Amino acid sequence: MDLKFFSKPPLADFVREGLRPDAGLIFRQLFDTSGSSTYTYLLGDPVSKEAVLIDPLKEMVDRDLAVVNDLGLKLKYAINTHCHADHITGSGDLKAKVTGLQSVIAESSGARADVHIKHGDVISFGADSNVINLEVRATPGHTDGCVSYVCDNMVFTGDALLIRGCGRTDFQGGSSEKLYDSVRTQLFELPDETLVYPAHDYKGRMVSTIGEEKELNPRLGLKKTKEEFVEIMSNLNLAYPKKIDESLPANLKCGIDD
Ligand SMILES: N[C@@H](CCC(=O)N[C@@H](CSS)C(=O)NCC(=O)O)C(=O)O
Repeated sequence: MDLKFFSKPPLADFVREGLRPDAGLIFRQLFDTSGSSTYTYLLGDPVSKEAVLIDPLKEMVDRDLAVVNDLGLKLKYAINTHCHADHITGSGDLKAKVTGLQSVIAESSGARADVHIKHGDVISFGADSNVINLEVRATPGHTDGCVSYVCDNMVFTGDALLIRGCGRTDFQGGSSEKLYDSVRTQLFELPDETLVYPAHDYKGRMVSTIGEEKELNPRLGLKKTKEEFVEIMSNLNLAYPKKIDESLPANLKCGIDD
């Protein structure tokens, strides 16, 4: 059996050895089956019950809040990896429904939010005895305002790095050259066993690792040069996302139609 891609169990609640041996992290991966194939991630601290959602969708806010309530969690942040073009963010509706919740997005996205983050910032939540940190890494290329969030042995890559793929670069200030550099310098520098949680998967896959993507990603794995990547991306010929015209303006305003 080839064990090179074996890593710690990715799902369920797990205790991170050495960091918080008596606590851990509540983790849920939620999938939008209504068309966008988007993953929303719920991360929570079992001690204080503070929690965050990464990339919530407007249509799925009630689903997300049901999970949050079932688990007795209190949402602190609705965090976006970027200004999405294929669906409307749930940040605005969550703010309306959850007192004190703050929306988060990169300053470079140009979108409205309560908290604007940039490369090197750290978003923290949880109890003093169990602080959970999300380190912000700028990963532009799919859009200029894309960031990824590193949390222990996981990275939430948005549309920068997908499983065996990557985000398209043909609109919203996209740049194949920038995306190649982002993935190579910000994501492929993480340990090989780091779990990759993307914002989408269109083939039913849920998680990958940095080591797998370095070896097996057909667009920008280590075997591909930047020139080859740029050529691949310029020949994708993808149709525009069906909801782009409503999503982009709404997401610039935190998903609120005012
Ligand atoms: N069919 C979908 C849009 C599919 C799409 O373009 N996905 C984007 C991410 S959302 S902007 C993408 O980057 N895809 C890369 C790829 O290789 O598929 C719709 O109509 O919404």
